[in-house]
Amino acid sequence: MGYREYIEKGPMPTRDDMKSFLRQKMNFNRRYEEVDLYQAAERVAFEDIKAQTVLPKQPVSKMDGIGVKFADFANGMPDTSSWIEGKEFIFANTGCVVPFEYDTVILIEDVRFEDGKLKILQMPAKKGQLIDPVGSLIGEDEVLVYKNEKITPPLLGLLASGGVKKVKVVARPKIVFLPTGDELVSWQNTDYPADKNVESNSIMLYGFAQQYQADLKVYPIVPDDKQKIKEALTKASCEADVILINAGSSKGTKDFTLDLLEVEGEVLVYELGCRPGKHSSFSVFNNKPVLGIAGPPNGAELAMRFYLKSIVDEYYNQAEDTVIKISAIVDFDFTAPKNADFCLQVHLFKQDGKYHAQYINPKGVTRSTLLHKYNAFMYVTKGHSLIKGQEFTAELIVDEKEISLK
Ligand SMILES: Nc1nc2c(c(=O)[nH]1)N[C@H]1C(S)=C(S)[C@@H](COP(=O)(O)OP(=O)(O)OC[C@H]3O[C@@H](n4cnc5c(N)ncnc54)[C@H](O)[C@@H]3O)O[C@H]1N2
Ligand code: MOO
Repeated sequence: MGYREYIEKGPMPTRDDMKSFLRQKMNFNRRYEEVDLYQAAERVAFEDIKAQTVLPKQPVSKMDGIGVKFADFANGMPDTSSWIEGKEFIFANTGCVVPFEYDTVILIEDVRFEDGKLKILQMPAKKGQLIDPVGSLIGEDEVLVYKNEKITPPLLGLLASGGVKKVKVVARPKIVFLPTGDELVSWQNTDYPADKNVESNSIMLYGFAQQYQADLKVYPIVPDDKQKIKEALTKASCEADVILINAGSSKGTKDFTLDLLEVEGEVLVYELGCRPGKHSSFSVFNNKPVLGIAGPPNGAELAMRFYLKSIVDEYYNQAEDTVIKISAIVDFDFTAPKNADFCLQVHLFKQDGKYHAQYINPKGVTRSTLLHKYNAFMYVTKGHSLIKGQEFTAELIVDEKEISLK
């Protein structure tokens, strides 16, 4: 008989508690790779990156004008009618070198040439005016990008100016995904029996891994067999920074994942106190973090959005992304269960200048309807009720500009 008595075990963290718990438990051995600047955009610096040169190497002009010698103005405005270009003055252009003997620049707007003779309208206020001295734009050994900083497009330009050609960036984390379940067939199969289910979470994960800058390896579907699951986990633990094990996490007759991890590793979180995605777990196997995610695609999606994202953010030493929160009028009644928070998937729309939210029950609509409708979450703590007409905070998963009229 496949009956398994359900026993509640361990802490059942809320969504935020799970996110911070995961961050605390990560102990990554981060690698680096050396890439050229074309490959460095949006990567995270592995170490401080210092300038290879000072800038400017010679003084340059801040503006278009003429370069002069400040000493010539010691007794007030000199008679410049006989001044010759290349002797008493030169033309200076923005960002271009001003030879050392010309120590000051006067704006071209403050200069006239009358019958070919130079006339200066405005005395230079001080020596060195409008000149960027040596090393004033990039100092000697100046840090251009700090360790753990994301390399943005402007920083790429700065690195190039500073003579940096290659940079050490944090190597992408390696995620190994273990789909489990006798009933599954790969989504790449074209012909399969009607009693099989399509393994689709791996390709969803592939999309998230791309967004999160992680490398993904998908293992062949593992049958519901403890020995086979153990073998797959052992192999994964040799090559992955993070292992994701999918399904087999609930109370079904073939849900072996946690039983096995309990014996062969250590299960720190068996399930969450938050739905959907309640059947997310966290274990350690051969010193590697194992995030267990629910089989049904909606629970799997939420686990990838929240918990995998936290793990990868921790790997890259990055803070959590800012979530845009807006207040919306709820157009439904809802009470969260007593034993778990509920992360409602809602459809936000605008009406009469206000935001409204409709609840989309993931178990009551097709997945396509859910994915095309839901554009925000409303996180309702256990036992808490939302009453139609009240305002409540929504966390957007799209740009605010994408929220349309009903
Ligand atoms: N008696 C109870 N039953 C269930 C509970 C519960 O609390 N009591 N929780 C439900 C919830 S919520 C979830 S979520 C699921 C968790 O299920 P598992 O993670 O154990 O997943 P399986 O039972 O193995 O499979 C469920 C479903 O998902 C499909 N699946 C699995 N892997 C994939 C994949 N890689 N790609 C696409 N689809 C996948 C699988 O074929 C099944 O259809 O338990 C509920 N039940
Ligand atoms: O864990 Mo299930 O994902 O609550 O839907």
